[in-house]
Amino acid sequence: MTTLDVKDLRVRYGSAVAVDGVSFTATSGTVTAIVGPNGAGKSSLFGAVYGSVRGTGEVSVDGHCVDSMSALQRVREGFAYVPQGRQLFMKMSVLENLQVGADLQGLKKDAIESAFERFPVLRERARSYAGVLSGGEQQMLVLGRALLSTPKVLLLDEMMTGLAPKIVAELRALVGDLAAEGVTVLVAEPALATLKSVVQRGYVMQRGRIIGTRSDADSLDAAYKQSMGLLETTVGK
Ligand SMILES: Nc1ncnc2c1ncn2[C@@H]1O[C@H](COP(=O)(O)OP(=O)(O)OP(=O)(O)O)[C@@H](O)[C@H]1O
Repeated sequence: MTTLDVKDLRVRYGSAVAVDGVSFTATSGTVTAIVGPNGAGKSSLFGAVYGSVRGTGEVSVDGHCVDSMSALQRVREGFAYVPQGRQLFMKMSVLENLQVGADLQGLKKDAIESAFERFPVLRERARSYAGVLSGGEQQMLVLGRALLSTPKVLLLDEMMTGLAPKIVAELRALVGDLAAEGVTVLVAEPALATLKSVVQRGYVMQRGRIIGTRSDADSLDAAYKQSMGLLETTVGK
């Protein structure tokens, strides 16, 4: 059982406040969603949890504080991050992208085999440039790379954007499977639609703050729609 605790997290860019005192908890075996419109602060929040964006506050896993750790150290503590926008080396092959990921994480080359087993298409395309893969294959490569270290806490930032429905369905099933395997999965999405069936609980984020907490996907979806002015009920904590 893994518990991620985030307390009073704040991120500023100069005088602009992107994350304004966010606290939440996520546990293993569940998919926790952070939903909110563009600019709500979801990516900044995930970056600060992962350690790639500077923030203040407290991030801990099973009571073990990681605040003083770099992103690389947090990876070794069991964090993995799939950032928005598929940050791949487009002029390197699939295999090279995985090798760079394995090297950075201090993993042996045979860790790459696990990515090929999870995503057989990556083995077929091992020698292709990442830049010539389809959007879905690229996202599988990003995910395969993130999963090389068998993370305890997995942060997925808008991973469904722009993908074909068939790929969305495959990745949604994978997200559910990872949670069932015991991973603490966090997803950030502008709306819940594509992931709703695998999300167990979540938070509505707006202008850097959590404005609603729900413990099931339907009421989270309703709270999000209400916060966007799409429904008429009241959002409460
Ligand atoms: N590097 C940066 N420098 C300055 N401001 C930034 C930077 N990154 C994000 N911001 C601002 O911080 C706020 C939150 O952005 P963030 O990307 O975290 O939100 P988001 O909910 O992930 O939105 P999106 O879905 O558009 O990525 C926005 O106002 C954004 O313009």
